Amino acid sequence: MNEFCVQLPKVELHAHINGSLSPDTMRVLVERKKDSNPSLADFRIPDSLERIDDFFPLFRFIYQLTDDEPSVVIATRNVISDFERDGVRYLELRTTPRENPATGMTKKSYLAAVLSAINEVRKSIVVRLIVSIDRRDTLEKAQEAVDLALHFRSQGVVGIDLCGHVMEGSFVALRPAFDRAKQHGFPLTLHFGEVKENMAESLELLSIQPNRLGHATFLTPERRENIYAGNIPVEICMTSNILCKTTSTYEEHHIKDLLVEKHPFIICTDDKGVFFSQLSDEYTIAAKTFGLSKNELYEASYRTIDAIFEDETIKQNLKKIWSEWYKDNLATQ
Ligand SMILES: CNc1ncnc2c1ncn2[C@@H]1O[C@H](COP(=O)(O)O)[C@@H](O)[C@H]1O
Repeated sequence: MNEFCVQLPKVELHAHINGSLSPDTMRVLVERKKDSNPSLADFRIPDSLERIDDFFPLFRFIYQLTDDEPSVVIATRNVISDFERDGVRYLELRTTPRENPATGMTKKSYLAAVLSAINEVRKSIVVRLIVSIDRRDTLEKAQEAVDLALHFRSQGVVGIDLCGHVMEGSFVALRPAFDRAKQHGFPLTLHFGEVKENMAESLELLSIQPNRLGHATFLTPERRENIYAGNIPVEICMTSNILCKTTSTYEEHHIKDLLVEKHPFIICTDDKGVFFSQLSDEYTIAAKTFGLSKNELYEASYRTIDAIFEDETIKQNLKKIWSEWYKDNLATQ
């Protein structure tokens, strides 16, 4: 089944760049930097999640690796190649613009570096960028992120995300920036109900009419009804939820409700570098946990195309690729 899930053409819509670096990419970046920052060489990069709380120090470590533009280019390029090898045909990466006065990297040069890697010519994957706004940011910083998204729009920025530490910051304070992004026609995806404490702001989040939601783990019956009625696609990150302990078991994962309702969802990885799970692994887990057949997995993957932040032409092109793959691989079985 795992081999099938690698071959299956897939869409990835919820992948934070700095959470998606493979151990190999981390090692390449350490090699580049260890002369100027010898302590980096002392960090033992794990090849699998050996301990459940390994990913917290890992994040701090990764930010030291991607603190200058050439490293950001390498990191982004390698993340894209990882997804391409795993059978992803359309990828929306997301990242929070970051600066580092020590290396002269500005938020603008950071995004320019990310987009230069995104726009390298590739045969079998289309890549776009979502600009993330961190919940902890000030409104001024959030507006700056929207300015940058507008500046780089013609280079592949297709939407805006609300992310960051689930227990900090507030959407209400940042809302004017999201309103402005929306006025400019940017689709929005919001981390939603990732922990119980987020439920208090759920009405406010939905009132901006987001185009997709991330996680949507904790829902009151009213919010569930709103999401179903609005047909809002949900980005599902099962392993991430298990490791962050917001879901106790795969069997209990809320994707089961969406399967029953036939509500649109997109299986995603979130942070494949810190949770050590490829997109094909997430499809395999869904198949095994919920007894999905190959045809059902194909259908689930095909439906994700409708949720992308791109136009009809790209959607139709992708649907053609999927249909041809189906003819060659599943129709005869
Ligand atoms: C596990 N669930 C999650 N929930 C919320 N935000 C998350 C996240 N995982 C990652 N991020 C957000 O993405 C950043 C890393 O990528 P970028 O530097 O933006 O590329 C993290 O610092 C956090 O703000």
